[in-house]
Amino acid sequence: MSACGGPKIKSELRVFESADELATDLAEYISQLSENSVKERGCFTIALSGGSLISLMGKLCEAPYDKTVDWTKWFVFWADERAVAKNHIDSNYKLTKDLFLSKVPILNSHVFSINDNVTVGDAAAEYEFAIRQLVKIRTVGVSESNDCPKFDLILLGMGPDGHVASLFPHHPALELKEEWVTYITDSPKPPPERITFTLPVINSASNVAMVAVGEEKATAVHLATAGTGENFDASSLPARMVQPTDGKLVWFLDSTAASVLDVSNGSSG
Ligand SMILES: O=C(O)[C@H](O)[C@@H](O)[C@H](O)[C@H](O)COP(=O)(O)O
Repeated sequence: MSACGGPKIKSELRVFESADELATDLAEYISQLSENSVKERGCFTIALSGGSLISLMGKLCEAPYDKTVDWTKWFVFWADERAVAKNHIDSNYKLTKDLFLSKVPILNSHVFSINDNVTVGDAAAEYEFAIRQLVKIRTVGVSESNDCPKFDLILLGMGPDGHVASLFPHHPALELKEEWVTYITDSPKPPPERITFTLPVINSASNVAMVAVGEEKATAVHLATAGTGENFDASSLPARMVQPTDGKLVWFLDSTAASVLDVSNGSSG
């Protein structure tokens, strides 16, 4: 319990002078997790978000990682995706393909994007079904505590309002307990229609990395990582609800995003 009563979230905070230094460490972090997962399970399952996160992963496409990562063992998913055509400028698939997938030899059959020819509700249902098939054959691990899929790594960005994936403040999607993938049609961040992992899936991951850069994230970072009063309404800040059940949470922050962190917040391992 933190001094002011609210639960203190166990997480590691990594603060970097610049986005470039953050990107260097993020690439090494992902490469290490990939190596460990491939050694232990023969594959590496990673779920991505959208936004600046994808460019911050860019160093993975460069030496030494382009030649040292066992890319054929990677299975790529999206923790959230916009319900637009996959060649649309707003598509997280397009963003990831342009900046990452087109630069590393991940097998197309190992990339699981949404069906962009159906309604957002059907896309969410189909996405969940595809993940269930992969859990059944153990390509995607399963959580011991709640039969949720256990991704090796879920990479999240965070909005200035503390949203993660497409889970926004006070949204009913934050309460879902059974669904693995849901959809929203009222995203405050355009475009309005999106699919998203639910919190049980995010919190079942072996590793979650939250990547936040820029002054506009500083308040949300502080609120998400600090202990707060008993009556703090966590649903006002979804990033605070990311508390892996038995996984590890690591924050990757540049100095501006970390600029209002309490000293006591330091990395708690
Ligand atoms: O599809 C989305 O919009 C994202 O998944 C969203 O959750 C994003 O990660 C945050 O909004 C942070 O975006 P920035 O890092 O670009 O601010």
